[in-house]
Amino acid sequence: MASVLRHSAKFTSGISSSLAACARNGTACAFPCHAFRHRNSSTSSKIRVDLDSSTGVAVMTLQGPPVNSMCMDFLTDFAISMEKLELDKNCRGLILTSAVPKVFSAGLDIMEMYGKGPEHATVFWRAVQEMWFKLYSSNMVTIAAVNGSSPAGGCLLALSSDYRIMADNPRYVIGLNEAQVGIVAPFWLKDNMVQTLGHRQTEKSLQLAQLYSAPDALKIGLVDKLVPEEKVLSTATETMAKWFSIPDHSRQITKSMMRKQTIDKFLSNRETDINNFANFVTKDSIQKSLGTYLAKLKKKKA
Ligand SMILES: CC/C=C\C/C=C\CCCC/C=C/C(=O)SCCNC(=O)CCNC(=O)[C@H](O)C(C)(C)COP(=O)(O)OP(=O)(O)OC[C@H]1O[C@@H](n2cnc3c(N)ncnc32)[C@H](O)[C@@H]1OP(=O)(O)O
Repeated sequence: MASVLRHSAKFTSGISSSLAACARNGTACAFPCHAFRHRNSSTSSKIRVDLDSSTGVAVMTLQGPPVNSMCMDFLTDFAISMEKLELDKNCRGLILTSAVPKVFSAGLDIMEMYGKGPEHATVFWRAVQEMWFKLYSSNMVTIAAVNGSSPAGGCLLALSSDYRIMADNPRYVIGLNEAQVGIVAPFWLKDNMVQTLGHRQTEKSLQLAQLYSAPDALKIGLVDKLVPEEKVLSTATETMAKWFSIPDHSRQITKSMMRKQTIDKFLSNRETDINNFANFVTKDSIQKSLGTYLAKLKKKKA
């Protein structure tokens, strides 16, 4: 990551220190509290993180135009940012959003899977796993502020968060469309979707590679709330306050209890999953599918 967390706050006041203490202790605090803010910022080429220590909320903004695709740099920045936030006692909650107009994330960078050998596939897949694992198992309250289309890996970010708010725009789509690309969602992502949508809906969604418009995503429960685009981030902040009203320790234990089975299964099968991916994605037939899909994406523009 290009730069490190910078501490920009220069002062401490009675109010701000008690708010920061409030953030650390996990006790409820009324906000928005704009009065005295402690902000830490970190920027890499693909991701910007702004932590407001006075509220305990970090905003991670995906800023990799044109479509926030998840290349190796993106995945590395994401993992480092998550590690830092997880260790920061001032941070209780994370909001994920995008600075790229109309796109939350286009998912995995297909170029990282196309025309590459098994060694690259192994490293890349470990990084993809790590992104999901870090978010899915986070101690923080995680809210996806989905302000644009969010196919495949973009949907992964949303699904592994605790709560999903999406811009109310029928042109924005979200879902796991891997099968359309000629690839297959891994078991841990499938399990994550089953927990959110139930078995039957997941089976239909995955087999049909369905991308849902924002209103349809709300109908099936793939997102929790739709709001006008300009309110996505403010609604995420308001929602965070509600989640912060629960003591951290009991919410965290509850979260880990709910997610334990999926995490344990993932951890026990992690290496096999990496080998499967490397074998699968380097097959000629899969490379052909990826090539055809990429050509279609490019042709769309012409
Ligand atoms: C047993 C198990 C073993 C193996 C499992 C195997 C694989 C598992 C992987 C599962 C997990 C996740 C997978 C993925 O995420 S795959 C990626 C799927 N993503 C998509 O299908 C989205 C494709 N993109 C779009 O639909 C649109 O780009 C989008 C996001 C709606 C935005 O539209 P728009 O604003 O019009 O932008 P453009 O389409 O014009 O795109 C601009 C530019 O970006 C290129 N691009 C788009 N998406 C990707 C991508 N995902 N990777 C790489 N490049 C992408 C696009 O081609 C354009 O490029 P150009 O050069 O023409 O400017």
